[in-house]
Amino acid sequence: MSAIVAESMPKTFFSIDIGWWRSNWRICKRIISLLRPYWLASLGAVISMVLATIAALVVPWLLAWVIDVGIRGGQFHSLLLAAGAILLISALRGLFSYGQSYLSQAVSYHVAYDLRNQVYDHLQRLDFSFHDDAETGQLMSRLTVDIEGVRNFIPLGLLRALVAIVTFGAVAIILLQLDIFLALITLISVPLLMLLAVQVGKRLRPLWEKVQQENGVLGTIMQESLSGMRVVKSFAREPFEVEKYDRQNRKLRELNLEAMRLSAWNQPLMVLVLNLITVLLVWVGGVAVIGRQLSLGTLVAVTQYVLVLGTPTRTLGFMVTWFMRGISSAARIFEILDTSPAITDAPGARELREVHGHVRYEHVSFAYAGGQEVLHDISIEARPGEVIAILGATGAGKSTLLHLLPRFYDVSAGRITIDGHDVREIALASLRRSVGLVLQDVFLFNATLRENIAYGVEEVSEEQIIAAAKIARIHDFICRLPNGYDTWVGERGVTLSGGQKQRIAIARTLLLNPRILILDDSTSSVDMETEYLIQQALEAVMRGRTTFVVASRLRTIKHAHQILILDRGRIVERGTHESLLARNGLYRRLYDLQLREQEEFEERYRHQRIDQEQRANQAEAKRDSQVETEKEGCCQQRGGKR
Ligand SMILES: Nc1ncnc2c1ncn2[C@@H]1O[C@H](COP(=O)(O)OP(=O)(O)OP(=O)(O)O)[C@@H](O)[C@H]1O
Repeated sequence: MSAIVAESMPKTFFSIDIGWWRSNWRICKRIISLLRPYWLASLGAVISMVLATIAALVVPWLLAWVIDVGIRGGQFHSLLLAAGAILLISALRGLFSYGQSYLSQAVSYHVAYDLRNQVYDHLQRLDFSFHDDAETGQLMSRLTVDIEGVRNFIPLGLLRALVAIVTFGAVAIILLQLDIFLALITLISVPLLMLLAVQVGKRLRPLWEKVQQENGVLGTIMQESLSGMRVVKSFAREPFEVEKYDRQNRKLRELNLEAMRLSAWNQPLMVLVLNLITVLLVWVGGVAVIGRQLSLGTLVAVTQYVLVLGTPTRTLGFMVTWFMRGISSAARIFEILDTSPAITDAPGARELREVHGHVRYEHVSFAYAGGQEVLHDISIEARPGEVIAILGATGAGKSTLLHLLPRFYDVSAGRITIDGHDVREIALASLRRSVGLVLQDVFLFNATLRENIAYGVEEVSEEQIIAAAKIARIHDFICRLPNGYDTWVGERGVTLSGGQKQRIAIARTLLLNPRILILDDSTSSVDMETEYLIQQALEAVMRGRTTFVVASRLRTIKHAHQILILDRGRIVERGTHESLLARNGLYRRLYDLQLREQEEFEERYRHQRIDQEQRANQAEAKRDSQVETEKEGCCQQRGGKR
């Protein structure tokens, strides 16, 4: 006997854990409710299963009849009749078994399809705080392995449990009709089998939950090392990653083996119980037949019925495994579905139609879930079309401040308004359509450049895409590519440089045409030519829009209507470039440290460019005058000839 089963039995064999039953029953009911749209097919599967069971039960009855009436009575035609009936019933049984198997599998695939869509849809609606904590590998494992667990639960867990219940119920009724004493002996097996199933089930559920959890961890390790392959390779950490993966893989293998050992013992134990009952029956029944208290036909029928119980008993072991696996998978899936997004549309939320772009932060404070306050009493007023530049040390709260405007998170205190409406009273979709974002860490999808630029808008013409790309100064680059706008950018845009990705993101935002813009233009070390193009693109995108920009480019800062200096979550200085320089405070220090050099460098680059342009112009003028002289000479020669 398995060490695990043996150890557990004396302690918990007879314990009744109401909570465990309740929790399983609740999840089971919820999985069954997923069958509602497919009730007809589900009913078909159950009816087929009942008919297949009835067909299986008729055969022993026919055998008893043919022995007692046909063979003992010497009626040859009864033998033929019984043989024909057994053949017909076997064929029907095959047909019903096919129906049961096909319909239950079909329903399970429909349920898995629905569940996958439901979970994916829900994940899209869950807010940033959920995704901050969630691990991608775990989510992927719930969307794949766990959904497969629930799918298998239907034909292999639920239906098999029904087969077992129906078969045992029907056999019990028939046996009670045939012989009460033998029936009671047979039915001793029921509580024994149930106890075995419950005990193994109790140990299997937490084990499967652990398997699923560790599967998610394995997924996370894989996803992290594959998406961070550049970091892995640049630090030559391949052996470390291989070892980390192998360790987790081994842990998962051990857990799977433990679950399998437990399941594998379950089936032979159950069959053993049934075999012991059969031996007891043959012995007690045999004595009764010899003593002429029982007909031989009845004894054969009873033993045949016990054999009929063999199939559901054998599958009962696997059924418990699939049942518990399905329950633990469903628990993990329902956990996601039961997480309600904290940021949703308020009842009667308004649509933003004509947006002017007047944004106000009124005494805003904010703390991440369970964390300390990272923004304290922030007040900002941005009139339509103004540019607000935000500067501050790393970790000062610049990005957090900007993420509150499109409601990635809700403020802890105070409020943010757009044209006088609290952002919490605006319909989320319309709010996010009005606030465009260009982040420094640009995310591009594994699609063509055209699809990436048009990502935010539903119907857009080729001309509009090209116009946006031209303003974002990326059109010429795209035209030089062999496949132009049809170029595939690869996962997360790996085929493009940082500057190119940023300009694609600017084109994408331009196409969305939001009245309010958030730019995270923090640091991007690009060559001066790209810098020049990005600067032009940024100026184009900011024109006429209320813009909040985390800036590190002096030109952007100089042109801002207001500059806010953020220090540890507080605005410590505000004003224009000149007024802040004159104040000789934190801005002055930041300027001296980071921006002055940039200004001098830009100045040198500007002079260089002017020199280059002048030289190019002079060369062109010289070329033009030479051409003119040659033309004149040519004309004079022709005139002379004439
Ligand atoms: N999702 C999050 N959950 C919890 N804390 C966070 C989260 N994001 C940021 N923080 C914390 O909030 C504070 C402000 O972070 P934020 O990213 O806004 O700073 P920042 O000024 O934009 O920095 P940087 O210039 O480096 O991007 C930091 O202390 C940071 O650790």
